[in-house]
Amino acid sequence: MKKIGVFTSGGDSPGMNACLRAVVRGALYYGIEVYGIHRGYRGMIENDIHKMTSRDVSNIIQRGGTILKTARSQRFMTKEGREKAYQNLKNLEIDGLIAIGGNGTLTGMKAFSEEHKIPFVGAPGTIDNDLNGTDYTIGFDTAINTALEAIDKIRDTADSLERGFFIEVMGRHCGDIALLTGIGGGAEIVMLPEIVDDLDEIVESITQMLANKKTSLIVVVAEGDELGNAEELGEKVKEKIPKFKFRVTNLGHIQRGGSPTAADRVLASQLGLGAVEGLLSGKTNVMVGQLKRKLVYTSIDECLKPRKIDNELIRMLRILSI
Ligand SMILES: Nc1ncnc2c1ncn2[C@@H]1O[C@H](COP(=O)(O)OP(=O)(O)OP(=O)(O)O)[C@@H](O)[C@H]1O
Ligand SMILES: O=P(O)(O)OC[C@H]1O[C@](O)(CO)[C@@H](O)[C@@H]1O
Repeated sequence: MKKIGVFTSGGDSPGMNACLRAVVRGALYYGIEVYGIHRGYRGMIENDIHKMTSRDVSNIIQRGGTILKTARSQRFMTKEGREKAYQNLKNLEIDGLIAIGGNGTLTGMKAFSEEHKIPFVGAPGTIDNDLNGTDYTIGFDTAINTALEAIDKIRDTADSLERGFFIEVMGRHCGDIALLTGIGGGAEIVMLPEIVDDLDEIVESITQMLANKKTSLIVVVAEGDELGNAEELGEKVKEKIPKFKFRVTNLGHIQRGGSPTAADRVLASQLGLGAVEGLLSGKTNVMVGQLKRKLVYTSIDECLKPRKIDNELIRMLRILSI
């Protein structure tokens, strides 16, 4: 292998830059040329591909977002788009790829590699923590700490004005952000896409908590909860418990930005170098991850299977919120 391409794709996540830095410097260390593909699959199709030096990744380890930019590309979902992308890589003689992104990005690489024989290793760059094959994805730790800081602030108002808050966090299909921020923020209830909730039971437990002299409460709602988003849920609960004041806050994209935490910078650096070393040792169609502090490579098919929620954490939250 002589030339590899690297790109960031899907939503940005804090730590993508740290991962990119590790990929570029790791590859250069082994004497491999590195090409940065701008705006993910879009740049691969539009031939927005540039050779990188070690200096291109100076002073980025602490920066949120991604210097390569990122995008969601409809065209890559088509065979024609993927063919164009392949021709561009072929013209540059790129013979290996490192994809930093979430489950959509890895799904895209799976489709690509079924049609074009180019070795690749994925690195889990997403705040969602929705991939198997790694305990944590790059960006998740920063995202939950950002959300937690916001929840702590909202709690001040909830406490002073004696209100309930429905706080929406990100996670279309995965409730990990909601679960961990719920635990860390001392939430009374978390609502996750993986758990089928019953509105009457939620109303009943809130009523019980108020009877139990709670004067404020926090409900953390994952955006993909099957009963609806925080706005919809808040409206339904307000109707059923009119004597208590509820407010709704959607934390939105602040969760995706900002300087990565120490944990994310270290994880991103390990996985970036691990991706390069995996690719050079002949691994392909795998994602590099970390399980119980060990670097591991897991097949893309396995990584894309639905991730199970930690029921033990849910049990704990319920006990501790009475
Ligand atoms: N089935 C597919 N076939 C081909 N390409 C795909 C497929 N699914 C996703 N992709 C490509 O991967 C890109 C990124 O996927 P997506 O927008 O779902 O983000 P992601 O990688 O899951 O990141 P995040 O977790 O931050 O949302 C898509 O815009 C598309 O170009
Ligand atoms: O930036 P967009 O396209 O609104 O994406 C939002 C989605 O991206 C994610 O944040 C992942 O990056 C999801 O949790 C969320 O649903």
